[in-house]
Amino acid sequence: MAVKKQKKPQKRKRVSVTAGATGFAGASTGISPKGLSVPSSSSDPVSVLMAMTPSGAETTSSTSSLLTVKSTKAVAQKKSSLATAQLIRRYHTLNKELSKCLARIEANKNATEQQHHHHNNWKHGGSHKGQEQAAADLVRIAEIRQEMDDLGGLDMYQKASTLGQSKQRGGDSSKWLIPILESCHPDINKKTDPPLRLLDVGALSPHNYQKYSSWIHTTPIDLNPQDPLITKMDFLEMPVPASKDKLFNVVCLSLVVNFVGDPAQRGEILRQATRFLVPRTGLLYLVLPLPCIDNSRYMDHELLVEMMNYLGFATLVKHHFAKKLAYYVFRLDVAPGGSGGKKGKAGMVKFPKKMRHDKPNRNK
Ligand SMILES: C[S@@+](CC[C@H](N)C(=O)[O-])C[C@H]1O[C@@H](n2cnc3c(N)ncnc32)[C@H](O)[C@@H]1O
Repeated sequence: MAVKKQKKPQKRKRVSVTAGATGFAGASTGISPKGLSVPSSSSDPVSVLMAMTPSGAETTSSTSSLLTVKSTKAVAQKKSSLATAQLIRRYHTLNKELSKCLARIEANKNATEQQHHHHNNWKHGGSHKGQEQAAADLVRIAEIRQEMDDLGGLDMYQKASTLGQSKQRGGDSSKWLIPILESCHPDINKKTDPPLRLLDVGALSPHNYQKYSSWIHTTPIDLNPQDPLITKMDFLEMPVPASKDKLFNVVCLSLVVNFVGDPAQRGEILRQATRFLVPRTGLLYLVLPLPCIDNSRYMDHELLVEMMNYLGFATLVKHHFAKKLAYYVFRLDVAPGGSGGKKGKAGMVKFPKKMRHDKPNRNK
């Protein structure tokens, strides 16, 4: 990052102009009205990300006061966290749109197959429309994938998310869980009892629970591990433990469900968690962006709790709404294979998409 030298010491408390002008240039010019666009010449996701995340202190001259360093740092941090949030948001939007296009193509393919089955063919207006829609979807899918690639793909998204986990920004979400684990296992002898088994799905770091390793044994997995200690694994394809002692006491789904674009797959992830937990005591730690709960047209706290009950998570142990995130701990009270985790009647969707809060400023 280019750093201009200040010739004369600046007045106290003044935010360095250099930080504003060069320190954040990557982000301020890189954000198009459509979203983030990263110069295609820069192929290394980290360097692109670093260009958008300046360290404020760097840009302050040695003659500046401590206060200047502090305010510069604060401004730079705020800007960099905005850029990170914007990148994450854009990636989510693209991911969701991609899932929608793919689902439409799949539905159209099924409808076409059915029509053929009934000796109908493309002469029908509906099929023709469907064909046009499928062609448009294919074009859009290519555009979306290109934009995701330009952003740096899943790897870049994860690096941005890791940055969001940094200590300055509140840290990872493990800290809220610890007191709850302690209260749910008051008799645990942290030195002698077997450690609790915790499955961290979508782990960006293998060290989230390291401080508690004497009583928590973590298995971190991710689609695209950012560390060799994280197992590369799709949770939806993870083999269900063959014996009871391999089940988990805790499954963490922190900012994972909202990452998945397809609503049915989001449900599948929650259902999958029931197969990995110790029945009656196993805990699911679910973290979601707060707007998923308090600013959605179709979802809210009550519906989430109802859906979780249906899956077998009959007890909401604790929940908490922070500024940006919603934290939930549910207990799996019903053994998998009981009513929880079962499919509804054939062909019936148990929780159809229904408007619950018809307000213009709410998310779709
Ligand atoms: C926003 S990051 C969450 C990071 C971290 N858990 C946290 O709380 O900050 C979402 C992560 O979930 C991972 N993920 C999404 N679906 C997954 C799946 N089916 N199996 C494993 N990991 C998955 C993604 O690869 C991504 O790294």
